[in-house]
Amino acid sequence: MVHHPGRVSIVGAGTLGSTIAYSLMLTNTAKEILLVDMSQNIIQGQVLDLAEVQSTTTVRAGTFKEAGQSTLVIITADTLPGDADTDRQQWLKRSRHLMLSIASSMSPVHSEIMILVTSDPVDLYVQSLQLYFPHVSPKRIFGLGNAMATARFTEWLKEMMTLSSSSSSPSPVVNITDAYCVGTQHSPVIVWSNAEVNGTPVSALSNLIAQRATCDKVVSNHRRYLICERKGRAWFGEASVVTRLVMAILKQTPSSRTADTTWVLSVNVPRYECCLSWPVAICNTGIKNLLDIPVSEDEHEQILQVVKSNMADFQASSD
Ligand SMILES: NC(=O)c1ccc[n+]([C@@H]2O[C@H](COP(=O)([O-])OP(=O)(O)OC[C@H]3O[C@@H](n4cnc5c(N)ncnc54)[C@H](O)[C@@H]3O)[C@@H](O)[C@H]2O)c1
Repeated sequence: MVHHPGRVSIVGAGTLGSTIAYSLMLTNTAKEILLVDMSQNIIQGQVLDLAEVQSTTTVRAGTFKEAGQSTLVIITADTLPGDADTDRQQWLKRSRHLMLSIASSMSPVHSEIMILVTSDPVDLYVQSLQLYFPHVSPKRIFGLGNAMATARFTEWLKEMMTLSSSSSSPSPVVNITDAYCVGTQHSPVIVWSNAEVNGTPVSALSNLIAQRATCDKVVSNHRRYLICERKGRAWFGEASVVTRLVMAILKQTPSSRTADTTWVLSVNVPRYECCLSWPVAICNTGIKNLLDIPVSEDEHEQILQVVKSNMADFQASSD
């Protein structure tokens, strides 16, 4: 089967998809970018616009079949705006149907493809695609998940530690390790028990623990709601995280080891037999391995709630 190294296809050339394409072009990350969408008008407009970006990456309209022969497919397709369902089950069914129709249109895909999903409901999409393509390793099919929530958690810890240091001292060095936000975007579970600041467990820093409620708000989708209230959708933050992730995956050699190898992505977590956001090490073939992080009893209970809800969503989408 034909396979095109260096080709990144973006299925869904709307706001998020085109912003990712723009950002990938500025960083010359891919050899070629194919835009695939149901709307020919959108594709043609986006291709004409993006072709003006100075980059070594070429951009053109592509077909679903061509996408199936890429190194990496990024799925940002969504149902049309304004087509909101009042019933959640109806929305889940419609979403699963959308993903399976995209999978079927791309088929046959080669076994070394990587698929990154950014559309919601991300865990349901990842699980559906993994089942649809049994010949592709589940380590090659993953979703953006809580990468942004984790970045917000880390930034918040840094900010809090900087604020609590003496104002007369120069900016202190704050080294955050193992700070993760697992679960789902809508129900993030902050793993406090694992995080460390300059080698000290966060759970031992009372000034941080006292601010947990504030942290929950910062990490949650609160900011996205604020943006959406004002301009409909949020895309710059997500597009920049996707670009960083794609750069980290495509530019890695088997032996390279950078600080950007650990991500919190939507993956199948065997421990919970379910897809959810979990810390993983990435490599140039997708997920290298899942991190075996310890969680407290309370965090475990919260994760079980997420698992229960994700399993119910999966069931409801196929009923
Ligand atoms: N993971 C995140 O953090 C994050 C952030 C922002 C947006 N999103 C999600 O990304 C998705 C896209 O957001 P957007 O703002 O770009 O939406 P958008 O409406 O601007 O774009 C969606 C595009 O998908 C296309 N599309 C619909 N069905 C298709 C199909 N079957 N095949 C190919 N293309 C199809 C539409 O024509 C449209 O161009 C949404 O689900 C949104 O919730 C996720």
